[in-house]
Amino acid sequence: MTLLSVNLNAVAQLRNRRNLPWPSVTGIARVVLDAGASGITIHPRPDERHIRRTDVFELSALLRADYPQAEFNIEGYPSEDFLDLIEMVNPEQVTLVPDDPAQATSDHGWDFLGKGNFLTSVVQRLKREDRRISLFCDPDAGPAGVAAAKATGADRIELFTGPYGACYEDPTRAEAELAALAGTCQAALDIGLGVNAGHDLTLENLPAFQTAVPGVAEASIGHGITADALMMGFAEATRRYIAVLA
Ligand SMILES: CC(=O)[C@@H](O)[C@H](O)COP(=O)(O)O
Ligand SMILES: NCC(=O)COP(=O)(O)O
Repeated sequence: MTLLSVNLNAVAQLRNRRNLPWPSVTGIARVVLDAGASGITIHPRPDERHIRRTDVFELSALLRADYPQAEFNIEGYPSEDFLDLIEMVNPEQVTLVPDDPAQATSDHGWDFLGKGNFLTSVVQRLKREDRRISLFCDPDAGPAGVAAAKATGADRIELFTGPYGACYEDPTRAEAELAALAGTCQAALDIGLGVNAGHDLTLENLPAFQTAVPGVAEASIGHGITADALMMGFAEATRRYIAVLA
């Protein structure tokens, strides 16, 4: 079974349209956790386009107080500010992504071979506390890529599923993307790395992914579940994603 971690970036982005406190990021976190989500994911970007620093601390307080079983997964580029924030908040999982501050969204994984020394130093710093470290990984990283990822000391990779999400309605391209994802996933599992997945996953494209890429521990999903929640509400959307991931 793949656990669901709901990414609240899109909720925060909707809230930021006005200088008003709704929709409430912590309020939606309560809804999805009460509906059975295993955790909350956020990606506090430097420009605070969606998740703000205040959201990070409010969500941390909510999970510690009312949802001690839930996991907090914070994603981001390991800048000094980001690492300081992680050490203050101490989430259960940190997902490191190679994003430039100006990027529109996360659109590639790490160059594990070229950035191995940098990532190793970051992972060693973050592992001083008992945190799980996950590294954003291109679908075609393959055995050499995941071996380099493991050499950093990280616990998991997160398969970047954006390319699959973009082509899942094209059977030929989707088959090739799923084959790459499955190969990298199995290569990681074979050397004792855990595997997460995320980006542009939806109710429509998840069934084929789950069949082709077994062994994924956690899927972090935000944009798609938010779109579905606008139609059916976050509680029902959460229940449906959990059912598809089961
Ligand atoms: C790492 C990843 O693929 C997403 O979790 C990322 O958080 C998306 O960022 P935006 O929500 O800013 O597009
Ligand atoms: N790591 C992926 C994530 O947290 C959410 O990505 P998306 O579903 O918003 O594309």
